[in-house]
Amino acid sequence: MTGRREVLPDPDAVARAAAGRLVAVAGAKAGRVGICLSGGSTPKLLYRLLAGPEFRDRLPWGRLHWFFGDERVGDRPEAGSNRRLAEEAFGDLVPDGHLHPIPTDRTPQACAEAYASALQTWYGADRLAPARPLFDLVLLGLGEDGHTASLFPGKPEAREGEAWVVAVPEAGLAPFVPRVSLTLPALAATPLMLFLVTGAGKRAPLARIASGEDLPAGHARARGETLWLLDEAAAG
Ligand SMILES: O=C1O[C@H](COP(=O)(O)O)[C@@H](O)[C@H](O)[C@H]1O
Repeated sequence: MTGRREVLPDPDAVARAAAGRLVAVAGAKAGRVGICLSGGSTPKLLYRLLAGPEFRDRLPWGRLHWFFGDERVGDRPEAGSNRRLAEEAFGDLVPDGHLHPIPTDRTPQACAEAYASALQTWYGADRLAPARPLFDLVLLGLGEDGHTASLFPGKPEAREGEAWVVAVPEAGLAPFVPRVSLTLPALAATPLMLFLVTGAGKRAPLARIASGEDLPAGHARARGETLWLLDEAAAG
């Protein structure tokens, strides 16, 4: 595992620590701020906290732009949608045009290409300059199998070194839902990467990463700071 670990008492404290870092990132920069969101269940608490009375007014919503690290593709609402998770939590705090969802209405490959093109328009170039980040903050989660975003162990997408976005035709998890994911180089293009990891189910993948096993989440690192926010249940 690269980066620093911070162990906090519970999921609420993890969400609160992440919210504090997000407020600091947004406050330290003039102009637009790009934040790449994770999916799954762990970030729900954070999103609710950001939109709630404690943090809502501390964020410059008019300057924030929200991107996504991964998404499930196709017309399967029961499969979960990272876009919907953010929309439901943030509601109309997000101005029109500031939520940048991964397209889900085409083949996975076409969705990946469309999102790569949207990111390149946002960035203003189709190559990442080492000194210029793509995002100001990247949030990530850890799957129980060691995946992060939709980069799964043993799959070629986790080794992609050039493209910013990839189609993930076989997610490696049941039920099978094709996905689109940012790659490790795109996720790395940030001064701050925050992993949010809570619950006892994450102990095993954390231990496997710590022992040096080749798992995608263990290879995700920012060009700047990588911080793993763990609750006590996950840290063990
Ligand atoms: O499948 C996914 O899971 C990981 C971890 O999810 P969690 O529910 O265990 O928090 C998440 O980071 C990723 O975005 C999501 O697609």
